[in-house]
Amino acid sequence: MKVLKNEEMRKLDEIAINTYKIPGIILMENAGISVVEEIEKSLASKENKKIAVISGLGNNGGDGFVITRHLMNKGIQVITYIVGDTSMIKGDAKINFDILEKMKAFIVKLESSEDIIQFQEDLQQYSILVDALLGTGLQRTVEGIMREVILKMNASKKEIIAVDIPSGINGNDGKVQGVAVEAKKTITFQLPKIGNILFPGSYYGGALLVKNIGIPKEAVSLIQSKIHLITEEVAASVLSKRYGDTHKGSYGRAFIIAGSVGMSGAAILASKTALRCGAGLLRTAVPESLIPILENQLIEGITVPVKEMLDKGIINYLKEENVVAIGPGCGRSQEFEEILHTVITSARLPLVIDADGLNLLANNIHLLKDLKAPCIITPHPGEMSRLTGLSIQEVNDHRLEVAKNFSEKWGVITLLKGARTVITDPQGQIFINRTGNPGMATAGSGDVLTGMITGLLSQGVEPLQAAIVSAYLHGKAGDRAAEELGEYSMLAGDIIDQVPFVIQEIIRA
Ligand SMILES: NC(=O)C1=CN([C@@H]2O[C@H](COP(=O)(O)OP(=O)(O)OC[C@H]3O[C@@H](n4cnc5c(N)ncnc54)[C@H](OP(=O)(O)O)[C@@H]3O)[C@@H](O)[C@H]2O)[C@@H](O)CC1
Ligand SMILES: Nc1ncnc2c1ncn2[C@@H]1O[C@H](COP(=O)(O)OP(=O)(O)O)[C@@H](O)[C@H]1O
Ligand SMILES: [K+]
Repeated sequence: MKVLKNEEMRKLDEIAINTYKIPGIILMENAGISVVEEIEKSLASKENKKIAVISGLGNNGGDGFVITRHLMNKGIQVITYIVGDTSMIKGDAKINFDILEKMKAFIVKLESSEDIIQFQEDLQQYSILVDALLGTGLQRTVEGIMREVILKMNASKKEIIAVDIPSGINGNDGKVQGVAVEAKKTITFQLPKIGNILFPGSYYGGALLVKNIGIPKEAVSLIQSKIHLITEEVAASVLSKRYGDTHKGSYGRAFIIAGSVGMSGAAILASKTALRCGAGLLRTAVPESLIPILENQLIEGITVPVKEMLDKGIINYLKEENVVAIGPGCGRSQEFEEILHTVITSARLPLVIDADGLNLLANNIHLLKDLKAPCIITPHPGEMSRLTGLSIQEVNDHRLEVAKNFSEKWGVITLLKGARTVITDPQGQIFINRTGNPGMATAGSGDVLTGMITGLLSQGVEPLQAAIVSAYLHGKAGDRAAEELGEYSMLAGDIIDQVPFVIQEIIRA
C-alpha cells in the first residue's frame, strides 16, 4: 500500500477533482461519513453519548462540519468548537459550515484565552472528542490558541478520535510540530500519510484505520510515491502453499556463518529460524569450540567448523549453497574478516550481512563496490551509524532517507531495524513495516530476523521480497509473543516459537 506525503495527498485530491471530475465536496462528505461510522462504534459501549467536534478553519475542519451534521441527523448530542475566525472559512468547508448554521447546530468559537478556560471546563461533559483541527495542511509550529486547545484536549483524558492525522503531527515525517493531539484512533483518508506510520506520529494517532473516500484506483496509480507500507497481502503473495511434488532440494540450501565464544546463542537463533521458515537444508559454520553446543541445540541442522571453510577455500565451500548469511554473534576476529571479504567480493549467491558482519564491514565499506550478487544488510541504528559516520540520532531522525541513500550509494538492500523497520533498494523504493513491538527490544531478536531472511532466500524468494516479508513476519511473530507473554518477558526464542503459527495464518488468509 502506498504511503503519501502531504503534497502527494493534495495531488491525489486534485486528480480526483480535476481529472475525474469528482467534486471535492463529495470527497469531504465521504471522509466525514467514514469517521462517523467509527465514532458510532466507539459510542456503542459508552453510557454518555455526548460528543464534541473540534474544528479548524481548513478542510480538516470541513470534515468536522460534515461529521457534526451526520451526528445531529442521527440524534446524537454534538457540539462544534471552531478555533479561529470563522469568516476565514472557505471553499467546501464553508459550504458545510453554512449548512451547520442553517441547521442551528450548537457552535462555540474559540478565539481568546477566556474561551479556553470555559472550553477546558466544558470538555468534562463529553464522552468523545473529535479532532478536526489540522490535517495535511499543517504548515508550521502550532502556537497560540490552537496550542492551548490541543493541550486541553489531551489533559481532559477523554477518548479522542483524530480526523486524517492527529493535529500537530507533520504528515511528511511524523514529527510533532510543537504540540500534538494524543488520539485513541485515527481515521485517515484513502491512503496513509507518512506521519500516520512513523513514530512519534504513529504513537499519537493510536489505532490507524484507512478509509476509502471514493478516489478511483486509477487516480491512485498516477501518484508516483516510492514509499510503501508492508501489508499482509504482500506476505501472502510470497508465502504460498507448497506444491505437493517437491523435495528437500526444492527449498534450497542455506549457509549461516555465525557465533563466537560467549555468543553461540546468536548462531542457534538464526539457524533455528531459517529452518522454521522453510529452508530445505541448513549448514551453520561456527568456531570449532562451539560445535558441541550447536549439535546439542540444533539437531536438524548441520554444523561445520569455520576453519574447515578456510582450509577448503571459502568460495569452493559455498558452491552448492543458495544463500549465505554472515554476522550474528561472530565477533570481530580476523578469520571472520577474511571470510566476509571473500564472500562480498567473490561469492555469486545472495548474501545477508548482519551484526558483527556489519561492524567488520564498517572498516572496509568500499568492498561493497565489488559485490557479485544481491546483498541485504540488516543494521540497527547503532550499526547504521558505524556504516555511515552519522550519529545514531541523525540515523533515527531521518530513517527513510538514511536507508535509501545507503542503498542507492552502495547498491544493496538495506533493512534498517527498529520501531518501524525500513527496507530500501538501490532503485529508491522504500518499504515501511508496522508490525512488531518494544518487547522485541531483547537480545537475539535481530538474529531471528537474519534467520528468516536466510530461510526465505534459500527457497528462491527474491531478495527485496525476502527482506520485506521477513520484517513483516518477524514483527507479527513478535506481536503474538507479546500477546502471550508480555513485552517485558518475551525472549527472542519466543519469537521463533510463534513463527509456525504466523506463517500458517498468512497462508490460510
Ligand atoms: N478536497 C480535499 O482536498 C480533501 C481534503 N480533506 C481534508 O482536508 C485536510 C487538508 O485540508 P487543508 O489543505 O485545508 O488543510 P488543513 O489540514 O485543514 O489545515 C489548514 C488550516 O490550518 C491552518 N494552519 C496550518 N498550520 C497551522 C498551525 N501550525 N497552527 C495553526 N493553524 C494552522 C491554516 O491556516 P493558514 O496557514 O492559512 O493561516 C488553515 O486554516 C485533510 O487532512 C483532510 O482532512 C478531506 O475532506 C478529503 C477531501
Ligand atoms: N519498539 C520496537 N518495535 C518494533 N520492533 C522492534 C522494536 N524494538 C526492536 N525491534 C526489532 O527487534 C529487532 C532487534 O534487533 P537487534 O537490535 O539487531 O537485536 P540483537 O542484536 O540483540 O539481535 C529488530 O528487528 C527490531 O526491528
Ligand atoms: K486532525
